[in-house]
Amino acid sequence: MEPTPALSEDLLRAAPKVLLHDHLDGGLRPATIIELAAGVGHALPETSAEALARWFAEAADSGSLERYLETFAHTVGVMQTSEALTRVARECVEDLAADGVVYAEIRYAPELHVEAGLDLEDVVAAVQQGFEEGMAAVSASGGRIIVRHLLTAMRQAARAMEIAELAITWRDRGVVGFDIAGPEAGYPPTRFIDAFEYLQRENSHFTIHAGEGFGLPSIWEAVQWCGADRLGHGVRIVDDIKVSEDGVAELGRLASYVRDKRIPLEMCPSSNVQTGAAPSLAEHPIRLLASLRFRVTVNTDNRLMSRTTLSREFGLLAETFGYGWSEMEWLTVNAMKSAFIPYDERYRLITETIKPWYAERRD
Ligand SMILES: O=c1[nH]cnc2c1ncn2[C@@H]1O[C@H](CO)[C@@H](O)[C@H]1O
Ligand SMILES: [Zn+2]
Repeated sequence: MEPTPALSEDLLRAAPKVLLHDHLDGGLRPATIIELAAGVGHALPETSAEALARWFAEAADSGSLERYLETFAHTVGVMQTSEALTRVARECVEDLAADGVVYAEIRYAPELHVEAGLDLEDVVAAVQQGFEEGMAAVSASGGRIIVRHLLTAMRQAARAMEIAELAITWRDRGVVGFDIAGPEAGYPPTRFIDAFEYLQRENSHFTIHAGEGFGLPSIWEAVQWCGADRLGHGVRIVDDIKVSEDGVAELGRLASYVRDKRIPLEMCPSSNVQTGAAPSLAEHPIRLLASLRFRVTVNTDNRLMSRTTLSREFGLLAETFGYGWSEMEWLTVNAMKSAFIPYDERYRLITETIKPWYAERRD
């Protein structure tokens, strides 16, 4: 299908957007990595910003989640001091605001940033400092963005309970939820059931990366054993949907449950193609899932590894599936409804920021 001409790059960037799934350590500016690496003597595979940007995108383009994750050694490696974390967090906020993101939940794993002596608290404090500086800089230049943290625990490690407690300690100081990430095959979410039960007892929120590097059993555990509020990716839920030749879709019990309960799917089109979770953009399950009215959202996952932005992801969907402003508005409102901030704040952003902008662009 032809791209909808109304969705120009400039307008896609200007459109208010909401980002629920973006890794702090997957979104550094290549030039910043080079400067930080020089400061701590970290050896990089390339020395110019452009070559390094290309290296990340190519190395991440492996078709395997495990190999994709290896590239993070070069971002996490330069994010080991408070100054580095604050700078990366501040630049993240500025980059997202420049792309028209009005609300973002940014995730990272505190346990990966303690190699040079910081403790878990220091890590969160440094990131919060960067977020505050970033939001202040954006508002000083006439823009607006709200950024909150999600604290991630790594599946291959065993610190989930500590990280869950950290999320609760910081719940009124910028942290709005919890996540688990890392290799999915071989590390089922039920390994951390104590952490999830603790968060539920604390009336907190969490999302779980599931249905990306592994299939339905992982999604089923995340939803039915762990009680995930949202699913990171969740693309493999299509394995529980049969589409007959005449186009009629039949949902299995898990797919029905996910749709009926309006469990948000944090889909990341470019990343899903790079890790092999989706065969191509054209065959990405987002199209089917959106047409079946699952609570689909669009995200970047790792802007550095995918050389992308949220406006670019929407542009790709417009090009590939002919999506226009009405689809983009639906996806954006879905994301805002699914955020972990309180209902009244979500409602205000929908009615005061998102809806009025899209109302001027009905197509
Ligand atoms: O798409 C993904 N699936 C699973 N794990 C991921 C993905 N992207 C990043 N990380 C992992 O999350 C950590 C904290 O941000 C990153 O260091 C990376 O190892
Ligand atoms: Zn992710």
